[in-house]
Amino acid sequence: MSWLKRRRGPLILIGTSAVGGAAYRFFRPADASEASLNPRTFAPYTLVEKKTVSPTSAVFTLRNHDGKPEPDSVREVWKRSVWSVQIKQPQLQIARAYTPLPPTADSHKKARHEPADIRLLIRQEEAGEVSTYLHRLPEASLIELRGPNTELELPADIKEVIFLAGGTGIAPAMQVAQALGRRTGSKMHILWANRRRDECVGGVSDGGAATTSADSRKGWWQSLLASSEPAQDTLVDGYTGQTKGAIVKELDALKELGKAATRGLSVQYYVDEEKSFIQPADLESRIAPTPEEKGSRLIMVSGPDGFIQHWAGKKQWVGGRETQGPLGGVLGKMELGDWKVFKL
Ligand SMILES: Cc1cc2nc3c(=O)[nH]c(=O)nc-3n(C[C@H](O)[C@H](O)[C@H](O)COP(=O)(O)OP(=O)(O)OC[C@H]3O[C@@H](n4cnc5c(N)ncnc54)[C@H](O)[C@@H]3O)c2cc1C
Repeated sequence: MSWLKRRRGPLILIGTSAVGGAAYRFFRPADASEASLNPRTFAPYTLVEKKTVSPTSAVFTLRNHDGKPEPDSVREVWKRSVWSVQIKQPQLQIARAYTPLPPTADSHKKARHEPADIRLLIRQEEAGEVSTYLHRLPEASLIELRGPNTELELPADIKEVIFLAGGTGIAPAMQVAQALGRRTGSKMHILWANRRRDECVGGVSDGGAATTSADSRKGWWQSLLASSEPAQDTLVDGYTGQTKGAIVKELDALKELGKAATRGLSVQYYVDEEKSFIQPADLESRIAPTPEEKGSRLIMVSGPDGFIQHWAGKKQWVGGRETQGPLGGVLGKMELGDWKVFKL
């Protein structure tokens, strides 16, 4: 999956996949007998809360409309997968994929028979069909979902993950963090890049400010431009304000969750408008070989197409399916040892 696909032409046919894997035609109506979340038909959910978390994003809490509890399939994917659901835009009969956020401490306390909640961090894309539709919906609206769809199954022997997240690409990083929170001895580093501070207010990098020398301060988006502007000299270190944004707070909670059993979760925040960008050196220090340790090590990259392309090269379409494509970009030029790269 690439996070967001830009269309090159106008919307052609209702439901035609102008956005590759993220759009689908709907031949089957929702089946009332399958009111639980399932991958075949759309199940009805009620929008119980829409909480604005930044000028462009909100966390949507959806509750199963018929009071069905979380199906076993969902309990399973939480343990070992990066997964998504699809939401239908009923007028256009198109759907897009969204990545459920891990349950909060409150929802952990829910009994097995209580109606299932799904929380989604959704960014409103400018002129985006489904995200704009969703952001305009009032609370108590009905939303149809299907899933779960597994995007990646974590290897059973996973030891360490470095997750490069751009924007809402933080949602799958949070899924991985909660899954690794159950794996004794595991370790995870999230490097989260946003264009603006208001996407991650109050986020302070573990171990100090996530910035390097002025010369190397370039964003992934600048590497896509023919003539990139020179990096400016002003450097604003990690935000030190008191208020914390909702997602920053959830990342803090995830750090606590895995504290006892794991070797920890660290988060580095990077903000383009503060001239702080993820640098290869930030990865090099974390991929230093540790030969005595057995187990898989994964670098995951998730975010807008340009972000994935910059770090790991383009994904490719083969036989109608999106595939990983060759490793390219910055990671393709680095000495990665036994680290494997996965583009989400
Ligand atoms: C597995 C997976 C998980 C995802 N999880 C999340 C998530 O948790 N949160 C999240 O916010 N997103 C997520 N996404 C992205 C999401 O699926 C949608 O792609 C996103 O919401 C945009 O969809 P849209 O219908 O609003 O925009 P679209 O209508 O698809 O438009 C996308 C962009 O293209 C531009 N565009 C549209 N038409 C044209 C045109 N004719 N010419 C030029 N440009 C055009 C739009 O302005 C917009 O910027 C995920 C994607 C995948 C594949």
